[in-house]
Amino acid sequence: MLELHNLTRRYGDVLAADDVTFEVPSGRMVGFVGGNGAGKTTTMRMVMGVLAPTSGEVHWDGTPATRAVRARFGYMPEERGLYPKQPVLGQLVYLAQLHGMQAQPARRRAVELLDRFGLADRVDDKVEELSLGNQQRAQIIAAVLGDPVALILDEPFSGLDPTAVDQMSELLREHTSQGVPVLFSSHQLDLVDRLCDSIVVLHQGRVVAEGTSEALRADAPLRYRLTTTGDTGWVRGVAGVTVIDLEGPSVLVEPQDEQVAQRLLTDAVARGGVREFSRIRPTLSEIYREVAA
Ligand SMILES: Nc1ncnc2c1ncn2[C@@H]1O[C@H](COP(=O)(O)OP(=O)(O)OP(=O)(O)O)[C@@H](O)[C@H]1O
Repeated sequence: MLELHNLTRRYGDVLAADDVTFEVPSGRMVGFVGGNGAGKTTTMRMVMGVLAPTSGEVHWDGTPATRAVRARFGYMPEERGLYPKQPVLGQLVYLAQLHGMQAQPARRRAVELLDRFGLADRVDDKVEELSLGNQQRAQIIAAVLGDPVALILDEPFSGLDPTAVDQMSELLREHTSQGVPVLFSSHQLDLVDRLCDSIVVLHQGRVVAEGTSEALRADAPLRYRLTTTGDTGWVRGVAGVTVIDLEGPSVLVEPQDEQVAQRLLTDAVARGGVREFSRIRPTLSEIYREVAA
């Protein structure tokens, strides 16, 4: 298990990461979200040990992560790691060897992954000759090649087409199913919601929310949508109900509790013509906007 303990990084007056504490349990996929400049890259760099924290520690299986342990983490840095002018396969094999793999197994695995991700005929091309999305595929392959014990990926899905997103998600799932903890940052909140076991929201360097998307949703206000065949203006007069949005036959409300919601439904049924009465669960984007506000 990977643990971040009170990681703090200061750049002059800027607190890029401020007491960042959370866990990435074995076999779990954790999504790291936050606006531009929130501190995600800074935090991931500290996890990898490429940036020294001002204070705080990274632990692996309960003890401070050593350089040797971190060498076994697969990393996809924000600035990407592959050299544009070198051929794809040779470079992947070289990087895997740096992580302790033998050349032959590294080559076999790299070819297998390149083939799986549609790059079989590009193995001898220079990285810069690939499209951006294909370079991104090669970058992800580089991160997973050395049989990593943990994966730290800075925006691995940016620029990927939907097919590649599905392929890469499956690849990451294969690693979590073998017990590897995976931390990845992303601005694609629907994707994070779909893929991750839990989510950490960073805002101005601080963790402002953390948990499964279900748990984050549980903290959100109770909301219902009522749609009828007539005008729903009468809802404004129902005690305990706050109207968020009303447009003729459809109204979005925040009842103060479930009982009030049921009373509203009873009133609506008594008036007749109910078309829809449904609980509205916030999207991760809405939760994010709320906690980052
Ligand atoms: N080398 C540096 N020198 C000075 N300030 C820095 C440096 N690196 C990052 N920062 C500052 O630290 C803060 C956090 O930046 P960071 O790149 O970690 O955010 P991020 O969440 O990864 O953003 P994005 O989503 O835009 O990639 C920002 O205010 C940034 O300007």
